[in-house]
Amino acid sequence: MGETVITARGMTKSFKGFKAVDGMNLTIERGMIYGFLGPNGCGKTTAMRMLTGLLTPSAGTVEVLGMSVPRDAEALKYHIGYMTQAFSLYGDLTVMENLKFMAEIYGIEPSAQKGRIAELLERYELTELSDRFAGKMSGGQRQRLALAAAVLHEPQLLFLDEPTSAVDPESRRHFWEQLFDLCDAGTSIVVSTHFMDEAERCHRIAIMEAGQVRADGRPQDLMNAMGASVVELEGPTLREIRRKLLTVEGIVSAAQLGARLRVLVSKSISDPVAFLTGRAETAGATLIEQVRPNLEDVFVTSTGEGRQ
Ligand SMILES: Nc1ncnc2c1ncn2[C@@H]1O[C@H](COP(=O)(O)OP(=O)(O)OP(=O)(O)O)[C@@H](O)[C@H]1O
Repeated sequence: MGETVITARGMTKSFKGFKAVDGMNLTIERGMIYGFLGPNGCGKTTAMRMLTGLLTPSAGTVEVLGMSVPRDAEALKYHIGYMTQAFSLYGDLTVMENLKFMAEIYGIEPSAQKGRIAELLERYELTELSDRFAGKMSGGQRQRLALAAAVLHEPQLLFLDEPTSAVDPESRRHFWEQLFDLCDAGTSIVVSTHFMDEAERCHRIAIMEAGQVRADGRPQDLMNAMGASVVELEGPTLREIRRKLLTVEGIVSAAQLGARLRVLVSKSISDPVAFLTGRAETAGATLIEQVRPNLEDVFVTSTGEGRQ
């Protein structure tokens, strides 16, 4: 195993008795992009805030870059970057003014500031926009500025809370390429998301639900180890087939994707296609075939998202 940048044991946060994060265990190695995948309200932001030292856990221990958190939070802040979910820069300052302000906060030497800011403006395609008020920029431009601000002081570890919620698919793809460039240059990254495709890009992920980690590992390993087989059906009566199948023992979930019904069948059934073929519930199906699992299937099988 490589060097560890984050270790959390039993990390918990209660708000008036409600556990927003409930006994989370995490081991994150240097040089990887680690994703928190989960729906709104599952505790991703709360977990991230504890890892950055901004929020004190109600229970458990947290170590980040060898420092005990929140005790060493002040020292830690110079080694981490944090891009919050909401845009946290100043809308009535220009791009340049925002970056200069952040450089002051991080204590970057005045002699080094100009060069570093110019480098980031160039890297994140903001040079032409340096006099633009941050409040007047598009979602994608703001996101690039927020990333530039978060890495200004060259942090070893970068936290990104749902960084691509407000940007179009092309900006999202481009953003992920930039994350891999940062990772390649030695930055470890923790990113939260509720997008499956985004989670699939991570080296490792933790699937979260109701403040707990339901599964964690490499996306491909999680798919291989899934407790269900995936079968797709075609036919004119998919809505009816779905309704009926959801009452059958051994069916984990059934969800329509375009002209196909995607059915998760428990691994306890050895031949899922034979199991679904020729039975009353699937009458009318014109095609029944087994397909490869994806991360959404893993998510459904490891959380309570199955039979809805
Ligand atoms: N300061 C607080 N006081 C009370 N409850 C809180 C507080 N902060 C978060 N919560 C609750 O804790 C739960 C987890 O919230 P959190 O923001 O961590 O989830 P999330 O997974 O980041 O969701 P989202 O994607 O919507 O940001 C939610 O039910 C939320 O309402």
